[in-house]
Amino acid sequence: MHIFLLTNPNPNLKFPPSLSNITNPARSSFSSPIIGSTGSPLLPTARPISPCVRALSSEMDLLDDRRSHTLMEYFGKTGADVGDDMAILIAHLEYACKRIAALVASPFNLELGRRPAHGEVGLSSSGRDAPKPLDIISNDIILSSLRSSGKVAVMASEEDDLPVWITDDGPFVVVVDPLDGSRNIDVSIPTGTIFGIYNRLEELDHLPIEEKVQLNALQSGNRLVAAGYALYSSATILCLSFGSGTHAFTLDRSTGDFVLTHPCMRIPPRGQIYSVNDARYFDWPNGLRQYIDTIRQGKGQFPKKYSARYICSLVADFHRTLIYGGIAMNPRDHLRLVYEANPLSFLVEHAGGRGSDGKTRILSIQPVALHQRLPLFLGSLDDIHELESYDNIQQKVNPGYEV
Ligand SMILES: O=P(O)(O)OC[C@H]1O[C@](O)(COP(=O)(O)O)[C@@H](O)[C@@H]1O
Repeated sequence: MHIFLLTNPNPNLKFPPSLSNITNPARSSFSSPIIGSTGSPLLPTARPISPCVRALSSEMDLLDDRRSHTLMEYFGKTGADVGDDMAILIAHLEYACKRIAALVASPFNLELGRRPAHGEVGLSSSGRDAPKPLDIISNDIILSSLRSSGKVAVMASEEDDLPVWITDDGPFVVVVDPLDGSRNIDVSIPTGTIFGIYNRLEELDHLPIEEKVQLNALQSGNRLVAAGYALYSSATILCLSFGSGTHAFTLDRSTGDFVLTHPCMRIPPRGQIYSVNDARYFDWPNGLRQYIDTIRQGKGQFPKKYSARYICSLVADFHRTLIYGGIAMNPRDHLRLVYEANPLSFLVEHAGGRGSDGKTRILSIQPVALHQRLPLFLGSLDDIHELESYDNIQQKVNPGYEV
């Protein structure tokens, strides 16, 4: 078994950065000897920017010079004032996502995407799915980045039964699904990393570690201070919100920088796309069937026939929904409140949309178990409100499906 690209490609370079070189921590990791580390001659500094940018003021003033801006530049000057601790944490997460992006795209890691022939199958005692080697390696990459950030007290991962206590004085708690959609990895369908960031609950510092890790990780989505996802697709996208707008950055593979490409994203109030695994139609409750039948025929509140798109990779389905509008849904108890539903709801709400379990706003649900699963509906405000008006949309029949 070959495992390539798990280590820093250039061992002389220290990653991720300390605050002193945070201006552009990742540039040199991807610099090529031909292009050099200060930028690519193939890429002019003046790039086209979205027309919406011109309408943005204050926070987006940094775009006025029509230069592309990296994530770290965005944290500086006129960009998001997230504080040094958060900037350092994001720099480490950014680096972890780049490592995972390289890992999932590597021709030498194909067998890591397969389930072990004699390994764990089905669900673990905590209700987690059996992981693939790539899930475990991605988890290790994230953990090692969070450890070296020095900024994280607790990491709770979809891949671990229990949260990990990292450092006593880390100001943050990170919840993460390291590699969502890994069931698709054999066939090169997009995958993603989802994360949410909370403040450490200092009032719990006196408790034994076993108690405070759980309680810190079980904070309600209302308390998120930041969230994000990385999409590993034809482009690698890092989408972030710190509570004022949702912004997406695209990886420039020639320099290793995430460049701000989608500032202040706004999900359209209506889309014309629904995204669901509709092979489950006959296990759906009546309300959900009626809703889908209605919008397919163009007989809903929005008098257009909706189209279906379903990649079966949550980050990819969510990313499309954020940009085009509509609804991405999984109506059965399958996706996790802590690692998936809360961070994505935070991102969609800060883009003007809504995250719902079909009845209740996701961010207001108090988690009671780390690996708690629930129905999830994410998308355009008007579409979600229309869907919620159908009483019975949560799929309670959940036999578990083979594929
Ligand atoms: O089987 P379903 O109900 O279509 O669920 C598919 C969903 O499950 C996921 O694959 C996540 O589940 P896993 O963590 O088991 O991969 C999502 O990416 C996808 O949206």
